[in-house]
Amino acid sequence: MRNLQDSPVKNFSYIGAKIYICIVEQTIVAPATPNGISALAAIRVSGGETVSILKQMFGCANPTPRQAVLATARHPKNGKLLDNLVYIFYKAPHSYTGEDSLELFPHGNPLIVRNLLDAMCQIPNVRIAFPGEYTKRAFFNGKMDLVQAESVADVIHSQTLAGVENAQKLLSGKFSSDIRQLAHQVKDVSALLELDVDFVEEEADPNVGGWKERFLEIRNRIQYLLSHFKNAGSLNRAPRVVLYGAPNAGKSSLLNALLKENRVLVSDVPGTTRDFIETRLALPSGEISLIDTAGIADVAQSELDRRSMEQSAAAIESADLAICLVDSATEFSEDSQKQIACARSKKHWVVFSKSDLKDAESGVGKAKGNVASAERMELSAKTGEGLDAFVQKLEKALFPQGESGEEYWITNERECAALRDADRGVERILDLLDKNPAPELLAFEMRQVTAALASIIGEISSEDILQTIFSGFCIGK
Ligand SMILES: Nc1nc2c(c(=O)[nH]1)N(C=O)[C@@H](CNc1ccc(C(=O)N[C@@H](CCC(=O)O)C(=O)O)cc1)CN2
Ligand SMILES: Nc1nc2c(ncn2[C@@H]2O[C@H](COP(=O)(O)OP(=O)(O)OP(=O)(O)O)[C@@H](O)[C@H]2O)c(=O)[nH]1
Ligand SMILES: [Mg+2]
Repeated sequence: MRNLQDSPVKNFSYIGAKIYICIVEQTIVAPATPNGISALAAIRVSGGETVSILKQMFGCANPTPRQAVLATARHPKNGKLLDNLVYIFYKAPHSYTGEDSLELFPHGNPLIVRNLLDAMCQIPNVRIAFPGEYTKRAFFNGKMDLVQAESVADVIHSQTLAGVENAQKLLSGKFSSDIRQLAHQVKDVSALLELDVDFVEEEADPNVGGWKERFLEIRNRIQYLLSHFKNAGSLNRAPRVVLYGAPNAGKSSLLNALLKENRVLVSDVPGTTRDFIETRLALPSGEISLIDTAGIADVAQSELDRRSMEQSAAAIESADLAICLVDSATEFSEDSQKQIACARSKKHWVVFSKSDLKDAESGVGKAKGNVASAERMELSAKTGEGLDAFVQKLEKALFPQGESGEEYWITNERECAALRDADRGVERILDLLDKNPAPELLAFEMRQVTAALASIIGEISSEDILQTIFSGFCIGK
């Protein structure tokens, strides 16, 4: 028999013929801030070697938990000075991961960050973390459930204010506690039923009527939650707005005016813009992706023209909102009329450009008749007239006021699919209850529903699923 210390691999111990695998979690280190120059950077450390790192690099053998300490970091092997920094030590289990943890706040030079990470990795059993590994450990150590862990990624990545606020609600456990309550309700009935299954010989008559009531209630709640599913993209992704229209309509000028910089080339030569150009515009509720396209003419003059126009059409297709710009000053062509005709849906707007040039007899006068007054917008990239109103309209259309108070959207496909499973199970139960069912059958279906609900919050989950979830995270999260 060999004991743990003698074993060549620290994580294995051999006892008799059997192999016992004792997984000693390694200590992980990672930057928690982006790789770039900043005032400060943050580095996270979590695992059993944390105190050893403090001892070897800061000479601190007995750290006080949760106290910001100013100290000098030195290389554990050669004692070389690495940085003068602030650290905070967290004692297990009172940390984000539930393990001994450490946060370092060095000067925000990527070279210093790299030196510190390299130095810590010199200590045995210390390595760089995988993406999402801190949150994965937090999940395994019971600090949060799977819904909360998944929402952490959305809190960080969401590009809209509504998306951030929703993810924060999910992180706070609102959805999780709704799911727990549902699971509880199903288990309550299951418990009664299991009694009936056990004592079926005694012919105890299950109170089927009362159960139906309960399951109708459960179904209502699940369907309400399902009706609050929103594709994560639509809530968390910056909306795509495409500017299109005839050559020379003033698309590029409008884009520059909105961005308040000369971002793209403008000229009086029709066909100035060739490739479509994607920019970011910050609105109060989040950023939008604003796309300038090549003008679309009746007929392509060249192969290049044709390709540019194809690209423009593809951009319009992918837009959350496509804005057709019509030049107020020019004759209103048949082509523009066609474009206006197809720009009637909610996702398409018609905007008259160059309002500083308009006169009653010009294009805009004639065009107006074709566009319902509520949708009519005029602006001038040159004078700025109408721009504020246009931006406000964009904000209102692209960021509708989010749910207030307790309401939240489910945005995760996995969670939604599991909830649909639960819903189908409840439907089957309701169906069975109408048909004087065998208790075993009912009990089986109830276990299915319970399992589907449990999988949402990760009480049941496979390593594969967890791997997929956490590998999508940032490093250091
Ligand atoms: N410095 C720092 N700021 C941060 C984080 C962090 O890890 N470190 N967070 C990382 O996401 C977010 C805050 N979330 C956190 C969640 C739990 C714990 C934590 O230490 N929990 C302990 C103690 C709880 C308590 O004192 O009430 C625990 O759960 O036992 C820390 C931060 C955002 N800001
Ligand atoms: N007076 C006036 N001229 C404008 C306005 N907006 C654009 N122009 C002029 O219209 C011409 C075409 O502008 P662009 O912004 O390049 O038009 P575009 O739609 O991007 O054109 P293409 O890229 O060729 O399809 C330029 O000479 C601009 O200076 C405006 O609001 N008022
Ligand atoms: Mg252009």
